Amino acid sequence: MGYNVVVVGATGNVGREMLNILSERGFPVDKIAALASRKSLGTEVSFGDKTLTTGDLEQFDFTGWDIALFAVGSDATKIYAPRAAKAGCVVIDNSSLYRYDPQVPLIVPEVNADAIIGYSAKNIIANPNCSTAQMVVALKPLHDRARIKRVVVSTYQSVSGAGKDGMDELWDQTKSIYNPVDDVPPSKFQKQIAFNVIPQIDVFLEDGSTKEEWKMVAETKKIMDPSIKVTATCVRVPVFVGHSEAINIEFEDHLDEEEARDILREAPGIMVVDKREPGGYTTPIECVGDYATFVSRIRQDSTIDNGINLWCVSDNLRKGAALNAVQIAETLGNRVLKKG
Ligand SMILES: NC(=O)C1=CN([C@@H]2O[C@H](COP(=O)(O)OP(=O)(O)OC[C@H]3O[C@@H](n4cnc5c(N)ncnc54)[C@H](OP(=O)(O)O)[C@@H]3O)[C@@H](O)[C@H]2O)C=CC1
Ligand SMILES: N[C@@H](CC(=O)OP(=O)(O)O)C(=O)O
Repeated sequence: MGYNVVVVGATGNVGREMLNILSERGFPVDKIAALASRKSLGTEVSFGDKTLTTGDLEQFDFTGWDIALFAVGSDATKIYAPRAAKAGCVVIDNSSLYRYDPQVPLIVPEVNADAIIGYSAKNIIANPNCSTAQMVVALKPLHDRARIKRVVVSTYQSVSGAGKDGMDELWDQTKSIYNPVDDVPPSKFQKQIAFNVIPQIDVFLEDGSTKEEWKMVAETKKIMDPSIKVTATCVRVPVFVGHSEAINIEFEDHLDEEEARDILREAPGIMVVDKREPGGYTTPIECVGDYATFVSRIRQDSTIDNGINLWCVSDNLRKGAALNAVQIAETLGNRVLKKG
């Protein structure tokens, strides 16, 4: 016996990956529904070797469905997630709407799977921001060994983090540079993204940081440990898929770079690629379609007492969103629902 699963936002970047990953990992599905907005009614999406026809979220009755994987943004989530949860369907939500709600667990299964038990307060589980997800996978095993005091992170985030419109804007703008007749002004992004980098993701906050940067701080504390200090600079780069991060970590205890490398090699969800030679590290294009969070360039920071620098790359549509959501569904199934 398996689960009745709904994928909400099935025509989007994350929703399509959710369907791919449910199929790739053989998630025990009895019945599956793909939903999006009314304008996508009838659109075909792939689920393994099957084709599903997309239904209208507004008209959908969640009664009798076990799990709904949501990837529709906060506005639609606010309306439909409580409706699904009330009907007895457990919502696993990719938007930021519920992440900071103390009654909603925020889960990265490699890091805090035990917190899933709190799902029953609202029948909702939150999936973190993509940049946070890959970072905490790398930080957790190091924190367990040497206690992290402070993290300084700079991100290099791909345009797919801004949805399918973000990918289209990079593609169209890049073409327009070679054919200036078709001018493509910034729309999804604040400035030209083709052949450029933009130090703004999400809106500005009063203190001069951006909401994306704030999310990395708040979510790392909720998922891992409120005592960890995080400061972030989030940057959009002209890469289609794959977020990269340069991370500086200060520990309470000394941690040798060799030991850090060994710990990360053994850690769940991590692939260490760290040869100190040209090309001996992972770049975003090489992580696309993979499940792992890749860690490279692990080295001592000799400017502080107990410091390590590293480079961390992952497929933002997978570990940053769809894969993590499916791993949450697997954890929920194995530990709580126990139908599969
Ligand atoms: N991309 C990433 O790296 C990450 C994204 N997320 C989150 O996942 C969510 C989806 O992102 P992404 O897939 O990239 O976005 P896309 O823009 O690629 O897709 C959005 C999806 O949501 C659907 N949708 C939007 N509004 C409604 C509505 N009112 N009713 C029904 N369906 C609706 C769209 O349907 P239609 O095609 O019919 O318009 C589409 O299927 C967002 O909340 C985002 O914050 C989280 C972590 C990482
Ligand atoms: N903001 C991320 C995508 C994401 O995870 O968004 P949110 O935290 O709003 O779900 C990006 O643009 O790369």
